[in-house]
Amino acid sequence: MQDVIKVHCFGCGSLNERGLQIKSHWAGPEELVCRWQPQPFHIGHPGVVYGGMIASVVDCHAMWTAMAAHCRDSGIEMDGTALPFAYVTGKLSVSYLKPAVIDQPLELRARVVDKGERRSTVECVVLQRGQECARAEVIAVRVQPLA
Ligand SMILES: CCCCCCCC(=O)SCCNC(=O)CCNC(=O)[C@H](O)C(C)(C)COP(=O)(O)OP(=O)(O)OC[C@H]1O[C@@H](n2cnc3c(N)ncnc32)[C@H](O)[C@@H]1OP(=O)(O)O
Repeated sequence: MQDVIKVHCFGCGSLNERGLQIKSHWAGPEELVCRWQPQPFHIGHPGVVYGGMIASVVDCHAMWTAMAAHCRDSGIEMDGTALPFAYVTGKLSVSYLKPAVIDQPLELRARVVDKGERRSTVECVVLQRGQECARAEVIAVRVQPLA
C-alpha cells in the first residue's frame, strides 16, 4: 500500500531512508497485516526489542489501517493521487504481554473495531512466531491533509 503513496513518515515513508519503511496490506476483508524485522540497534534489554519501537510500528500500521478502511468505505481509490484527508494519532495504548526477541520478525494484525464521525478505533495484535507479544488500541482521527 505504501508503494503507491510516497511520504517521509518515519514509520512507513519510502522517502525516509532512516525510517522503518513498514509495508501494510490487506489480508482479508477487515484486517491489515504488516511484517517487520527488528534490527540489532532496536534493542532494549539484551536480546529484546525496545518497547517504544513496537509502539512506533503499531502506530503507523494503525494509521494505515484507519486510512485504508476509510478509503474502502468511502469508495476512494488509493492509486497514488493525493488523498483528501490524513489520519493522525489521537491515542496509542500498548499492552506488552511477552518480550519480543530481536532476531525474529514481528507480524502486526490490525482492524477498525469502531468508527465515529472522524474517529477510528483500531485494534492491533503483535505476534512473533505465532505468539502474541503485544496488543494495542489506537485512536486515529481524520483531519485535513497536512502540508
Ligand atoms: C501516510 C503517513 C502516515 C503517518 C502516520 C503518522 C502518525 C503520527 O505520528 S500523527 C502525529 C501524532 N499525533 C498528533 O500530532 C495529533 C495531535 N492532536 C491533534 O491534532 C488533535 O488533538 C486531534 C486532531 C487528534 C483531535 O482534535 P480535533 O480535530 O479538535 O478533534 P475533535 O473534534 O475533538 O474530535 C474528533 C473525534 O476524535 C476523537 N478524539 C480526538 N482526540 C482524541 C483523543 N486524544 N483520544 C480519543 N479520541 C479522540 C473525538 O472523540 C471525536 O470522535 P468522533 O468522531 O467519534 O466524534
